[in-house]
Amino acid sequence: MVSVNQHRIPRKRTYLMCSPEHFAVAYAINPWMDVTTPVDAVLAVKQWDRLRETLLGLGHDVHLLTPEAGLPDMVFAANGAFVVDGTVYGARFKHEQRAAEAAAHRAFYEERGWHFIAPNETNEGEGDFAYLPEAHGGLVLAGHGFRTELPAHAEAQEALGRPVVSLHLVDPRFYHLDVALASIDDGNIVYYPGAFSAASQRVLAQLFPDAIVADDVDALAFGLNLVSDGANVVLNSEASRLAGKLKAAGYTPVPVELTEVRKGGGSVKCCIAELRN
Ligand SMILES: CN(C)C(=N)NCCC[C@H](N)C(=O)O
Repeated sequence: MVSVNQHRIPRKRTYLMCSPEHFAVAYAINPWMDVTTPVDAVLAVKQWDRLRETLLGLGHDVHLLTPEAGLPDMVFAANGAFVVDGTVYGARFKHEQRAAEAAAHRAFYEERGWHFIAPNETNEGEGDFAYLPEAHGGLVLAGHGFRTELPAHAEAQEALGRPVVSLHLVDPRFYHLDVALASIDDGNIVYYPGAFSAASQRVLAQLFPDAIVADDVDALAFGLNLVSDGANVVLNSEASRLAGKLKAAGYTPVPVELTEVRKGGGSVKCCIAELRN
């Protein structure tokens, strides 16, 4: 049980983001996307800027990936790779519309001398992988069911040298792991059980007995698509009940508005990749 007055300690992070300069809902590859819904392009950039400033204000470093015309989902920088302790496991997107984003991410890492491992298997980076350095000696949680394919979990384990726990996503609204589960510090998570198969729910309950459990309302408001530095939790402002639960557990919720990129089926976490050196 988490004590109410627990003092949480933030750890400085390095993030990667990509401006929504070319963001649009130009196709529909997840249940949240509707090409007839208008997007306010100016507001999208303003909200994304505020998110970037929020991270900087919390003392983190933010690197920028150059957005490319014709790749409207590039703002979802979390999907381009998965980085653990200096090794980058590259993405291979499921949908043709996003396939070219992988090369932009690869170039970013290779130009800066990161150890980049090209994937053979379909996987969408941090969209379906989460890393908890202090859980069970360093654990990767990995989703499959909609985007990342199961063989990618074994490939990631070989690439990164960390045990990978496969979790089966069963609800198409939670098509990536990072809409259903997030690390809130180096050893604990918050998640929405209903997004997972019954067996995966049991696995999560066994591995994380102190996890914070979110309800369907907060999960559907993209509340779990959050970024935490171990103390400050940046999350979608619509997930107010989850914010209350996090506060009660000693974290500081930092709500942000991301109404425009949400129309593409993503929120805070999708816009932010963590560069773990
Ligand atoms: C929170 N999620 C699911 C993400 N990690 N990424 C958002 C990707 C959105 C994009 N339109 C797509 O459908 O791929």
